[in-house]
Parts: sequence; C-alpha cells; structure tokens
Amino acid sequence: MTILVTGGAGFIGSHATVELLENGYKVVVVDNLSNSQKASIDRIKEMTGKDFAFHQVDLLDSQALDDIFSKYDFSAVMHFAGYKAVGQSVEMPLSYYHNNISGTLTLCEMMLKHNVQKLVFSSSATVYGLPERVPIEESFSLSATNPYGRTKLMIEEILRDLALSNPSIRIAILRYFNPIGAHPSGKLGEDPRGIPNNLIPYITQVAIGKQPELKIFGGDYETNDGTGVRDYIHVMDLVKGHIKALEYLEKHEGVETFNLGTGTGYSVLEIVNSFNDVTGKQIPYQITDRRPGDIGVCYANPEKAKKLLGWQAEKSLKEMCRDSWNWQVQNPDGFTQ
Ligand SMILES: NC(=O)c1ccc[n+]([C@@H]2O[C@H](COP(=O)([O-])OP(=O)(O)OC[C@H]3O[C@@H](n4cnc5c(N)ncnc54)[C@H](O)[C@@H]3O)[C@@H](O)[C@H]2O)c1
Ligand SMILES: O=c1ccn([C@@H]2O[C@H](COP(=O)(O)OP(=O)(O)O[C@H]3O[C@H](CO)[C@H](O)[C@H](O)[C@H]3O)[C@@H](O)[C@H]2O)c(=O)[nH]1
Repeated sequence: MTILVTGGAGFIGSHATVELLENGYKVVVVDNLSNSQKASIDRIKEMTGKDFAFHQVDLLDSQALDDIFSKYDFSAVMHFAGYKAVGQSVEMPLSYYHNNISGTLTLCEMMLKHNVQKLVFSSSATVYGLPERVPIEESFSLSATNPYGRTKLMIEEILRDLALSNPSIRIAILRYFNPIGAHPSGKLGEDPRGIPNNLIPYITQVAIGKQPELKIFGGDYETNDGTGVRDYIHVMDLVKGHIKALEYLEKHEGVETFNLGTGTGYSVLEIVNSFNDVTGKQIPYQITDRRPGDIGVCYANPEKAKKLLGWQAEKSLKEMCRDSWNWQVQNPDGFTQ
C-alpha cells in the first residue's frame, strides 16, 4: 500500500514516514520545505535503508499535485502539511487561512478526482479553546483563540462535510496534544527556525547554550506549582497512533475524531526538573508574565483512541526529555550541517 505523506519533511511527518516504512508501507512525500529541510528526507532513507519518492511541491500547486496523484496509486493520505505557529498566525492570518485551508481543499479535490478515499488529518488540542474541564474528551465544545486554531477547526468541519457528501470517504481526525521527543537514534527531531516558540525546543537550546535562560510564562495558574500544565506525548507514540488510525480506516467508513495524548499533565516546572535529571544540567529560568492566549491546564482523555484504535502512549516523560536532548546534542544546528 502506498501512502501519500504531505509535510513528510517536517517534525511529525518525518517520524511518521519512518514508522510507515518500518511497517511495510510504501511512501511518497510531498513537502514544499517551507518549514523543513531536504536533509530530513535523506536521514529517513539512511535510517530505514529504504528508498521512497520525495516531491518538493506546494499543496497549492494543483497541477503538480494532480501529476503526483496520476503517477502513483495511493491507498491513503496522511496530511501533516501546514503552518503551525500560533503567534505568527495572529500577525499573518491570511497566509495561514490560505496555506492551511486552500492546501487542504486542493488535496481533497485531488483525492476525489483520483478516487483516493482514506485520509488521516493532523488536528490539534487547540480546537478545544478554553476547555470546559479536564481531562478533555472529543465531545467537548470547540472554539478557537487564534487564526491557526481556527484553520484546524475549519478544516475539521470541511472534512465532516466532505464525508457527508460522499459516503465512501473515510477520515480520521487526530487531535494532538503536545508532541515532543525525537527518534531514539538522534537522527530525526524538531528543528525550529529561529528562536523556538515551544517549550521543549526552547529548553534544549538553553541547555546547549544557545539561549541564556528559559522564561516560564506565568507562575499564577491554578495548578500545583502555578505553572502551566500540558499533556506531552512522545512523537514516536504519536506516529504509532497514525498507523493504528490507518488500520481503523480499512474497516470503518465516515469520520472519526481521536485525542492523541497520554492522559497525564505535567507542569512547566516538572518538565524543567525532568530535564535537569536527564541532562545533569540546571536549566536557568525566570518566571515572567503569562503568554497572551495561553490556557492553564490542558490534558487529554485518551480512552476513545484506546478503545477504538487499540492505541495508547507508552513512553515516559523521562524518555521524552532524553530523546529531545539526544537529538539536540547530536544536531546542535538541527539539519543544517
Ligand atoms: N508540533 C505540534 O506541536 C503540533 C500540535 C498539534 C498539531 N500539529 C499539526 O501537525 C502537523 C505537523 O506539524 P509539525 O510539528 O510536524 O510541523 P512542521 O512545520 O515541522 O511540518 C509541517 C511541514 O509541512 C510543510 N508545508 C507547510 N505548508 C505546505 C504546503 N502548502 N505545501 C507543502 N508542504 C507544506 C512544511 O515545509 C513542513 O515540512 C501540522 O499540521 C500541525 O499544525 C502540530
Ligand atoms: O518559552 C516558553 C514556552 C512555553 N512555555 C509554557 O510551556 C507550556 C507549553 O507551551 P508550548 O508553546 O510548548 O505548547 P502550547 O501548549 O502552548 O501549544 C502547542 O500545543 C497546542 C495543542 O495543545 C497547539 O497545537 C499549539 O499549536 C502548540 O504550539 C505552556 O504552559 C507555556 O506557557 C513557557 O513557559 N516558556
């Protein structure tokens, strides 16, 4: 079976590509490299010893995408491609709506034209907005607090309408909580451009001396230690959930939505302490004001994925921190040699 992986050069898509190849799938990657590097594709080939086609193509280029769909016989699509920086989406909303929504529309049009019926889509826990309570269940009300989150919400709705209009379409919407970690080999990992926005890449850059100290955004949340709580999930566990979702779509029609999280929340200070243990360093930090738009506590109820997909996260916080650190140490400048 050949799977089209959009955004396969990026953080999560690259790990998913490894997992697909190691599970016997054939893969074709489409990525415009707007937030990634070709080196990640070379690494995947080196690590797995398997070759696959890579097309540096923009999803908005419908002619190029049409050619790719004509060339291969895809059995399913894993759709990771999109812009994902919350702050940037506030500054450049049109660019986010255009890239994420039009990109998905073009992709879906090609799926219909070429009779490809299965889609696994990367959504986000951000669609729960300010959740009514925790742990968060899939049935909770949805809202968006920024244009990035709104693109995910809109795409989810578009996909539901698509499935309603065409009973042969099968879609798994996967709402990721906070993916971190890296491939245990240290060959693949998260390679943010510029100063990282997310907690773990920022911490690893402090640990390696690229940033002077961590700023902890808020010490007055209603949590055990006052810092924000999130459901961090190892990227290897996350991508295993995608394989399970593909298998699920073999047997089930329509749209189904799943939380992919561990079900456990950790505070920023707990993460810092775990990092200190793993690295043997002391991460310097300062508690500052809350980051606008942040919520205090966010963690999943992952029971639905366990029940219907037969999937649950297995890796510990220590493994997540160890693998993130291992990646940073082996690749101090990411994929840039
Ligand atoms: N990393 C997270 O914390 C997180 C959390 C929830 C959801 N997600 C979603 O998961 C998906 C993957 O995230 P990631 O962390 O791997 O991000 P990433 O930026 O590392 O990967 C996305 C990839 O898509 C490519 N891309 C973007 N626009 C494209 C276009 N128009 N055409 C072709 N390629 C394009 C980029 O070059 C990049 O390689 C995204 O949709 C993201 O919104 C990520
Ligand atoms: O330098 C930093 C960075 C983050 N944090 C804190 O660390 C926690 C995690 O922050 P991240 O930026 O790593 O992750 P978020 O939970 O804010 O957001 C991420 O997960 C969301 C889903 O829950 C969305 O998908 C979003 O796009 C993605 O960036 C938060 O309490 C945040 O305030 C800091 O204290 N300092």
